[in-house]
Amino acid sequence: MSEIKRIAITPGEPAGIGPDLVLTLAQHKHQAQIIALADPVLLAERADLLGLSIKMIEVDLSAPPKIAESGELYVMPHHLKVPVTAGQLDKLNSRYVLETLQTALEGCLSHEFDAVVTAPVHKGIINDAGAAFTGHTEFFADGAGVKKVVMMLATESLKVALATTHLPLREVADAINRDELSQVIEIINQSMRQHFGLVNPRIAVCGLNPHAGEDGHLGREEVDIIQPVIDAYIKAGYAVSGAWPADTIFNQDKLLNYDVVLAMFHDQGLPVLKHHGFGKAVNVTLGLPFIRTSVDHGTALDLAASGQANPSSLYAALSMAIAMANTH
Ligand SMILES: NC(=O)c1ccc[n+]([C@@H]2O[C@H](COP(=O)([O-])OP(=O)(O)OC[C@H]3O[C@@H](n4cnc5c(N)ncnc54)[C@H](O)[C@@H]3O)[C@@H](O)[C@H]2O)c1
Ligand SMILES: N[C@H](C(=O)O)[C@H](O)COP(=O)(O)O
Repeated sequence: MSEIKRIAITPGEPAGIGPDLVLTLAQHKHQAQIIALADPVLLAERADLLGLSIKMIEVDLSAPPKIAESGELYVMPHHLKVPVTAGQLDKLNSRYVLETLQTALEGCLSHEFDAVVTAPVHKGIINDAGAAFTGHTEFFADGAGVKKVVMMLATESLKVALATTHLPLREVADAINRDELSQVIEIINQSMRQHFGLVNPRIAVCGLNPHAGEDGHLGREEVDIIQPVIDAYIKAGYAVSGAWPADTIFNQDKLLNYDVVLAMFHDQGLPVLKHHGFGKAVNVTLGLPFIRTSVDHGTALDLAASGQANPSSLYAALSMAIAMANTH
């Protein structure tokens, strides 16, 4: 494989800050060929609004990968269905968003791309357009034919993985069973070894219920499901521990003992992670047959075309994708 990696980047919701962030990223040179899967007209219009200068180059995937200079951006054109006003969602463009994700998926599966980095999409408007869509994580897992993947958000000092992803809270407890939880622990363990240089990652597993179920008096998921899985992995030599009460496992002194905290559901783990490092965290999907990283924030419609969007998380997501691609 070529020394210069090819990284696809999807700007996501066209009315949000994704296009702004991709244009900001392109003001600098990166150690890979970055290819935006986007409408060049949208990018040119947004660059004008932001006062950024950009030279777009239509990518030729049959040519060897080349690193763009500062102010240049390789683009694989996709076309908006209707013109975009920054900050205003239009469900007619949801198909465009999904087309960019589909190209990224296919390009990663065929190894044309070494990784994909995604900027935020708006899940609601895609559903309003009639497509069942809960997130990139599930979209890429389904598209790759993978039954189980793990969403993990990471900063330099904290990694939080989720046992369940975008599920209504009412469905969370039913989604946690021994088989699923075992798969999650296997994926985290394997990914930490392969991509993060951790030989036997220390995984702190949260309980589901308050105080990890208080010995079965506040819910039985810990006793019946979570603890038996943890015990089996401890017996097998994994550095897994728990079930820890989620309200205390995130205390700073406790976190020193672990590499990854495994939360049982989205809003058990992510508020802590985002409080700790919003704007500099990376969302990485573990267990896919390709590398996918993303930002830690949403579409921020209020900031589109304002020049106020912080690009740090996209930079961090790109850096992680390049590092993972180079060690793959
Ligand atoms: N990776 C993704 O695709 C992703 C991630 C999270 C949320 N979302 C989606 O985004 C949409 C909006 O979600 P939300 O409003 O809950 O969260 P949001 O992250 O878009 O916004 C929350 C707050 O953070 C601010 N903010 C977000 N990103 C910022 C940045 N880069 N710089 C400065 N400020 C920033 C926003 O202005 C807002 O005040 C939803 O549809 C959600 O599903 C997508
Ligand atoms: N759960 C993510 C977050 O809160 O940051 C976000 O919704 C993105 O999920 P996908 O990467 O699956 O789109």
